[in-house]
Amino acid sequence: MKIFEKAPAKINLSLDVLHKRPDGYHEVEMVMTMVDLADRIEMQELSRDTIIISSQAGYIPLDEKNLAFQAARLIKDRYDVKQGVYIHLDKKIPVAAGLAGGSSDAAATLRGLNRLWNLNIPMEELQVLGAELGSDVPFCVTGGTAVARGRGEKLEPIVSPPQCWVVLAKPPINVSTSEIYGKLNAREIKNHPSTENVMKAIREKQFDQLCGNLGNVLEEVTLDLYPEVRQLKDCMQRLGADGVLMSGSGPTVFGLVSKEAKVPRIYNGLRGFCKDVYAVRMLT
Ligand SMILES: C[C@@](CO)(OP(=O)(O)O)[C@H](O)COP(=O)(O)OP(=O)(O)OC[C@H]1O[C@@H](n2ccc(N)nc2=O)[C@H](O)[C@@H]1O
Ligand SMILES: Nc1ncnc2c1ncn2[C@@H]1O[C@H](COP(=O)(O)OP(=O)(O)O)[C@@H](O)[C@H]1O
Repeated sequence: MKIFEKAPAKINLSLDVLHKRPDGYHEVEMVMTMVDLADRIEMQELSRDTIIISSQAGYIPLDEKNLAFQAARLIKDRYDVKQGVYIHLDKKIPVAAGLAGGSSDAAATLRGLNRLWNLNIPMEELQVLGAELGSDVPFCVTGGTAVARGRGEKLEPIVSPPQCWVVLAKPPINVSTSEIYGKLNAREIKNHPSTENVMKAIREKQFDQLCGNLGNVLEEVTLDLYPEVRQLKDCMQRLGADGVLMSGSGPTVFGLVSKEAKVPRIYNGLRGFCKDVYAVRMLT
């Protein structure tokens, strides 16, 4: 049997860091949602007890370093599954972009193998498993819109943001999440975003309020290290996006746009600046 799962990209509408924890992770408070840019994961049963990964993308690991491989191995070990699986990753989400592409692939693999092997694992249990693979994986298991706390695994689902266009642009640089968190001094953060205001704007479907309250404390680090990310933000603002923010640890910058008529100008303007530009809808 062969099945398919969609693995959408996430954006952080707000990202606050409260403090650094004794285990080395950072205590976060983030409002996260999914956008309509997705990898497509194909999973096919194998009678042989093995996990095989392939992808059209030449720039991701295809061995045990791949997060989909790790998800499959985890589920096989934990539920004592003797069958194997062939997993093909049709990558559309740019890699190491702050869009959780690898995490979403891992989450989609957990959901898919749960179906393929009739394991009937409840979603909450899949989220707990996902947390072993990465901080963003539990959110990606269920998707939607949520406030994530802890190191990202404590989730409070909330209603969807007001519908709008999301223009994403990734400059041609690779950013390491652990390096960015490592360079953040949690005691000296200058501007904490208000998670409460972002939640209120979403609850009341106030698009302008949402745009006015976007905030990400990791920008302080990434924008200093990579001036091209700041230039990209300025460029998106100049082109008329209603709200502009870096997603996660970067380097992708997203712009929220309410009027469809404004999207082509922003998209075309950014294409002059970098190759990886996408105009997508917020997933509701
Ligand atoms: C910044 C965020 C925002 O959504 O996303 P990305 O930019 O990666 O997409 C996440 O917090 C990233 O989540 P994820 O990429 O799953 O992180 P993990 O694999 O768990 O951790 C990678 C490294 O980041 C640091 N880390 C991660 C999460 C956290 N709450 N505190 C941390 O300090 C740790 O140094 C860890 O070794
Ligand atoms: N299935 C996968 N897709 C993308 N990257 C993967 C995957 N599995 C492992 N990786 C590795 O994970 C790292 C982070 O990738 P990704 O999840 O795309 O970024 P981010 O955490 O910034 O959103 C990359 O270094 C990449 O090599």
